[in-house]
Amino acid sequence: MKNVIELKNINKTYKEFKIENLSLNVKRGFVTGFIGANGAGKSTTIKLIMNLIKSDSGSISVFGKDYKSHEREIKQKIGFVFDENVFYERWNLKQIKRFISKAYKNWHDKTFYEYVELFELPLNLKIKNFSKGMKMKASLALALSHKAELIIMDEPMSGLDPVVRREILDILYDLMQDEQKTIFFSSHITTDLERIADYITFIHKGKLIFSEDVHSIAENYAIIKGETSLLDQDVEKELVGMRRTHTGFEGLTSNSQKARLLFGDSVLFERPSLDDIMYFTGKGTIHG
Ligand SMILES: Nc1ncnc2c1ncn2[C@@H]1O[C@H](COP(=O)(O)OP(=O)(O)OP(=O)(O)O)[C@@H](O)[C@H]1O
Repeated sequence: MKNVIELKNINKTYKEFKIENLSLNVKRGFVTGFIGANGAGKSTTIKLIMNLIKSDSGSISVFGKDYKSHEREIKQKIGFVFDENVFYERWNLKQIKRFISKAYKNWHDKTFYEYVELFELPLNLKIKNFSKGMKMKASLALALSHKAELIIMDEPMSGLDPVVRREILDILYDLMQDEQKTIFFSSHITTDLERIADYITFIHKGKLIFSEDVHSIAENYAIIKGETSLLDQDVEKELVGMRRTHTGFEGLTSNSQKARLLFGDSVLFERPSLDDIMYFTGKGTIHG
C-alpha cells in the first residue's frame, strides 16, 4: 500500500465555508506538510481524516480501510496531536497517561517517560497549570508512545519556542528512519516544513492547489522580478499572483520552464519559499 491516507472527492459544507471536491493522497514512509492560510480548511480536513466529523460526500480511507468497519483498527495505528486542548484540565499528566495508555494495544511506558524527561514535563501538576508549550509537548509525548505508524498533527509547533521546535523536528526525523512510518502535519511555520517535509499539500479556500514532492515544487515554481514595461495581459496570465513594486513587478509562476522561455534574460528568477507560494496564490493578480 503506497498511500496511507486517500481522500477522494470530499465535500463538506458549513454555512460560510466549504471543502470542495478535495482529493489527496499521503504517501507511506514520508513527511507531508499541510499548508494553507488561516481558514483554508486544514483543521477541517484533519478532522475529516480522523473521522471526528463526517463529509457530505466522497470517500476517505486510512491504511487502505474505511472508518465504517475499521475505526478501532485504524485509530490504534495513529498518533494524533491536536492544536486545541483535548485533556481533562483537572488531571495531571500521570492520570492522563494512565487513561490513554489503556486505549492502545502497543502502549510503551518507557518511551513515554523518555519523552517526559526530554521535554522536562511535570507529572503531578494539573494540566490547567501547564503553559501552552507544555500542553503541546504533553500531547506529543502521548501521541508518540504507542508505536503509531501514522502521526497526524494539527499545528504541533504552535506556541513552541525555536529550541523546542528544533528538538521536535529532530525527534520526527529520527522516527522517519523507520521507513514504514508516515507523518502528516499542518503548520504555519513553513521554515519547519522546509527542513523536514518530503511532500507539501497546499489548500486554499477549501480547494487543493497542489500536493507534490518538494523537488517538483522547487522545479515548477519561481519568483519573477522585472520591469513594469514587460507587463501585458499575456504575461500576467502566466503569473499565479503578482504585485507591483516601485521599480517594477514581482510575481509567481507555477511553470518556470515556460516562463524562462517567455522572459529569457529580461527578468530575474528566484526560488520561492513556501511563504512566497502561499502569499502569491492568495493574492492572485490583483494589482497591489
Ligand atoms: N463547525 C463549524 N461550523 C461552521 N463553520 C466552521 C466549523 N468548523 C470550521 N468552520 C469554518 O471553516 C473554515 C475553515 O476552518 P479550519 O479551522 O478548517 O481552517 P484552518 O485552515 O485550519 O485555519 P487556521 O490556520 O486559522 O487554523 C473557517 O471559515 C471556519 O470558520
